[in-house]
Parts: sequence; structure tokens; C-alpha cells
Amino acid sequence: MAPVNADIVNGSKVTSPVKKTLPEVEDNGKRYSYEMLVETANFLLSKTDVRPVIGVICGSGMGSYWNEGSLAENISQPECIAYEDIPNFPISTVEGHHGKLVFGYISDVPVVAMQGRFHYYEGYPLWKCCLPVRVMKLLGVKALIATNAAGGLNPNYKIGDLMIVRDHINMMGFAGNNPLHGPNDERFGPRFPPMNKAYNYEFRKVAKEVAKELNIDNMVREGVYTCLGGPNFETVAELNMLKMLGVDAVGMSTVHEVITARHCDMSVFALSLITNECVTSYDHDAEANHEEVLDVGRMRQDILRDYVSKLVNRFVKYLPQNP
Ligand SMILES: O=P(O)(O)O[C@H]1O[C@H](CO)[C@@H](O)[C@H]1O
Ligand code: HPA
Repeated sequence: MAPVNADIVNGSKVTSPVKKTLPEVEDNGKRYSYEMLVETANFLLSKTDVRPVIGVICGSGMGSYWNEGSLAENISQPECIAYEDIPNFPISTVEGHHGKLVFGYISDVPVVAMQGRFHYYEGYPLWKCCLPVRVMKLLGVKALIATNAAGGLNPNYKIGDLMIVRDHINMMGFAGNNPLHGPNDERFGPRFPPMNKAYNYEFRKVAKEVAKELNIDNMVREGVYTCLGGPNFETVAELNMLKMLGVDAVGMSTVHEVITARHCDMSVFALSLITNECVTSYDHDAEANHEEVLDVGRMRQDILRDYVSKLVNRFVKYLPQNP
């Protein structure tokens, strides 16, 4: 048997090499009412004059932290509010996820961006991971742009490609884990929302046109995303199963956010950055890791920033008008 690591276990007394306070993420089954989220939205509206119509979720390494030149940094007249200062909001615990809402303008369109999202593996139930999406709705947001880092399962995909999400497979939902699980508040949306038009057709069409205009169509794909619970990356057998099911890219987010957004009638566009190749053979030496995910995000940040800026500018024409 390998000797016990003396840095971790000192005699019978277990010590931690790095002192770290872990965040409280347990909710003890408590759900947030419509009224509580109205309180959160009103708090935010009192802190800024920006009235966002598009919400952006920045994926891992895709503006999820403040980095010169990143998508989030491209927001003009930015007003940042830390998650920990927002009533009823969870806090970000993942490396590379900053934990701030940024209000401001992209291409002169008022937006709110999440610099850091919430994942199931952090310990949050799915409804809580998606709480910001409902808050966005209450702020007046009409369309959601969700970006994510994902492993490329489609053998034609290369690291650094962008995948427009055409559809998803809700693997966690198959096991009954759904952000809409529990009592339904009709003020957000119906008990049984349809999902066959989850990813807005016009947005996807425009995104392909814009890719051509920016001369990046050789790296822009369209495919099916799935979200697994994480935090471990997948086994070879799991990835081969997902491949058989028609999955093109694998991640640990987005699906529940999209379901929540569609439930409350927001239009949705989602974009995956392929940060690593999914390993589907036992002969392959590579191992997925989060550092690579963040590095590829940095590598593609300029392209992503310019692409999303142009998308915001074009999507705005397709937003439903107020009655
Ligand atoms: O989906 P985002 O937040 O972009 O991040 C992806 O990258 C992380 C793994 O490296 C996971 O959190 C996965 O979901
Ligand atoms: N699997 C799951 N989530 C991910 C991956 C992956 O390969 N890459 C980035 N997020």
C-alpha cells in the first residue's frame, strides 16, 4: 500500500495544506418564491439605470472572469455588482468564474452579463443554478445568449471551434433532475412547457450569416449539446454512449438554463466553444482538464467577443416588442 501523504495526514490528526473556507451552497430544500425574485430584481434595478433586453451567460474562460479583451470586458459603461451583494443570489465557487453581474451595453444594446455561472456540481440544486435566468426575465430581458466551454465529441470538430447549439439532450432530466421540478408558478410559465423549439431558429440562421461575414464560418459548426452533472470528466464508455445518441458536444451547464429561459418565454441562443477533444478510445493518452478549458477560452476570446457583439447587434431586431 502507498504511504500516507504526510502533507495531508499528520499522525492521527488530519490537516489541510491550504486553509480554505468552503462556501455554503446547501439550500435545505428551501425554494425561492416569485416575490423573493422580484425583490432581487428590484434591488438590481435600483443599482443601475441600464434596462437590459439581452442576457449573456459567460462560459468557462469565455469572459467568465475579467480579462483584458474578453467578452465581458467589451461591455461599455459597465456597472458590476458582485453576486455576494445581491439578495437571494448564490455565489460562484468555480475557478475562472468571477461572480459578478455586469450591466452595460454591447453594440449599443442594453445587456446584463453573468461573469460566472452556477453548476450542479458546486452543490446547488438545478433550480438555484438557474435563478439568475428568472431574475433576468424580471429585469426585462427578452433573449438569452448562453455560452459554454464543451468537449468536442463529433470527430469533425477541432479544438477552438464554435458550435451553435441546435438542440440539447437533457440527460439529467431523464433521471428526473430538472430545474422546473417542484410546484409550478404560472407567473413564470406553464407546468408543461414545450422544448422542441428551444433554440431560436432566426438566431441560429443569423449566427451562420454573421459567421460568414466575419470570415469565421470555417470554425463555426452547429450541433447537439448535452449537460452531465460533473464534476468529473467522462469515461470512454460514457462518451461512446453519448456519441451513439447523437451528441456533438459535452458540458456541465446550459441545458437547465435554457429550459428555465424557455419556460418563461425568453428566446434562446447558445454557443459552445470546443475546448478539448473528448477521448473515445482507450489507446488515447490525453486527459481532459479545466486548465486546458480556460486556456482555449483565452485563445479564442477575441473571436468570441467580436462574434457575440455582432450577434447582439443583429438579434435585437428579432426581440418581441412590448405590447
Ligand atoms: O459550462 P461552462 O460553465 O462553460 O464550463 C465547462 O467547463 C468546466 C469544466 O472544465 C465545467 O464547468 C463545464 O460545464
Ligand atoms: N466534458 C464535460 N464538460 C466539459 C468538457 C468535457 O470534455 N470540456 C469542457 N467542459
